[in-house]
Amino acid sequence: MRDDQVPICMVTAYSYPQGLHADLADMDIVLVGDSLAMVELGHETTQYVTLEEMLHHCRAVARGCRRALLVGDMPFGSCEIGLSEALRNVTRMIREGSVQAVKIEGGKRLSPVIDACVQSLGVAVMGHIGLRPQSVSARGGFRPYGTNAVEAAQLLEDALALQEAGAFALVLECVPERLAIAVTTALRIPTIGIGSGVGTSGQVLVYHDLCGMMTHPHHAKVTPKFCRRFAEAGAEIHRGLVDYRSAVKQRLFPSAAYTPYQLDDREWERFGSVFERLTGQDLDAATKQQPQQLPIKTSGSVKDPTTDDIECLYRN
Ligand SMILES: Nc1nc(=O)c2c([nH]1)NC[C@@H]1CN(c3ccc(C(=O)N[C@@H](CCC(=O)O)C(=O)O)cc3)CN21
Ligand SMILES: CC(C)C(=O)C(=O)O
Ligand SMILES: [Mg+2]
Repeated sequence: MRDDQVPICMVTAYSYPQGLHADLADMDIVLVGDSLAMVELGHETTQYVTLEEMLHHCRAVARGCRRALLVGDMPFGSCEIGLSEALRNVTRMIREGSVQAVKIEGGKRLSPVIDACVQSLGVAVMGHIGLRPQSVSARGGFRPYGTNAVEAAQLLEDALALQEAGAFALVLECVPERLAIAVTTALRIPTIGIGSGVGTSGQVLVYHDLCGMMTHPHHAKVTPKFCRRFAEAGAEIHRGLVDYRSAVKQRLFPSAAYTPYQLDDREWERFGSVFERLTGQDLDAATKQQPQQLPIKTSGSVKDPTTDDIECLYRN
């Protein structure tokens, strides 16, 4: 990528509000990543998310994402079993997931699939090489890729094959910076880096990582060290929930400003006669105490009103 070119900016999203936020922030590309499995569904790896789940979340993101290019990740196993199965699954992502392009993880072995998607279906495909989270089992962890000459050569070979197969862009995940630059230079299509330095044609980060939503110690081993936090949304959400709980426990919420609905005196009086008949209590006497002094009821002894009780109000 040349110095006078402006990098592509991509972010993941998994829900309607996240799609909307990404779009309003003027992202070039929004990716419904299979990282969904880890950051939204709580799985250990991305291998556990299904095509059905991806479709469900893609549709939600699509409702919020009006301008950015929307790309959907093909999940583990959806493109590897056979060409016809891959084409069927890609078709479903476009038709039922409402995405405009798909991303397929894999090296040059997958070039026939990418070629068929682009040539037969006419679907735009983004490739994804380097660290491939769907191959975590074979690699024995989320290991960076291309840290020796053999892997570096393999990466370049994969990149060129995927470009030949018709991929419109390539994600380079966890690749040493100088290798990412070399691969970018060798290609006609843009590269989008994650954990691969500043020399790629663009960058991508996981929404939760950049917004600071993966800060609990529980998340430590799945939040890579290349993820800069551009916000502290997790801390802010925690603060809000703690404050809400405390306001409820102290009866500071809801105050009058958040208690908008009225029952006027005339209707109240008519209700009073039903109340007395059903409970044997005088309505004003029963409710004149301050709410703070009302006993906290744990089991209901009051009868539910019947349809007749409610209808009688409107016959009076
Ligand atoms: N929240 C989140 N952010 C991501 O960027 C992300 C996911 N989840 N899930 C899917 C993949 C997995 N990713 C990861 C996860 C961990 C490392 C990481 O910490 N790697 C260590 C080596 C770990 C090992 O050797 O086992 C490193 O030093 O790079 C890198 C990328 C990137 N992707
Ligand atoms: C990190 C990006 C490239 C991804 O594939 C995902 O979020 O699933
Ligand atoms: Mg992915």
